[in-house]
Amino acid sequence: MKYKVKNKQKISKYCFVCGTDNKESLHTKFYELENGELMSVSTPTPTHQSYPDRVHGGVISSVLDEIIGRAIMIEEPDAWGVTVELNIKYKKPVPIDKPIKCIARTTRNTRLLFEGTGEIILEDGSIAATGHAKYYKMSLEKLAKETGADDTLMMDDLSQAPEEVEY
Ligand SMILES: CCCCCCCCCCCCCC(=O)SCCNC(=O)CCNC(=O)[C@H](O)C(C)(C)COP(=O)(O)OP(=O)(O)OC[C@H]1O[C@@H](n2cnc3c(N)ncnc32)[C@H](O)[C@@H]1OP(=O)(O)O
Repeated sequence: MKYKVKNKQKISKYCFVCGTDNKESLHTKFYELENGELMSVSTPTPTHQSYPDRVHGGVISSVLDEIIGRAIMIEEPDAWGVTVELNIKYKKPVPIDKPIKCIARTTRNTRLLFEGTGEIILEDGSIAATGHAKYYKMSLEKLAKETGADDTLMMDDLSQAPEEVEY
């Protein structure tokens, strides 16, 4: 199916998943879709390899952690959280030389916690990994105080977003 991209999410300067100025980053972009789901596209390099030609399982879990944690921002743009649980199932190898496409959505949102699910989708449409994660809500003020984060935590993504995506 094809879905229109409604919004491009902000990105960070030094994040391992989306950081613009982290040379080991996956330079992931996040697109909010018309169907209420979030899509990400990550660009792996040989740094992210485990076995030859295969993306490391820890890298796959990082991508799923971040996209599931960001899906809440579609319905609640000011919701921030820290991961308290993450469960990943690895079903197929993810090749190192192609962009990693991932889809996620929020499945539960309470005053204290939110949780969601996500999948890594391969070029042929099959699912390479699935994730379920839970987050403890934390205000941006508290996060900034605890981690020293500044304006570089949230910056506009200046790259060109696609008008529509397919999966
Ligand atoms: C530009 C954009 C930038 C990027 C944005 C994307 C952001 C999103 C993407 C992010 C992606 C990457 C993100 C990352 O990489 S975040 C980095 C990895 N995660 C962490 O660092 C979190 C570490 N853990 C902690 O700091 C503490 O444990 C926290 C703060 C979470 C709570 O410790 P605290 O000592 O303060 O409180 P408490 O222990 O009394 O608990 C408080 C309440 O919470 C409930 N509770 C706790 N745990 C669970 C659980 N597992 N299931 C169910 N409930 C749970 C607990 O029952 C209690 O409830 P109640 O008894 O009060 O009712």
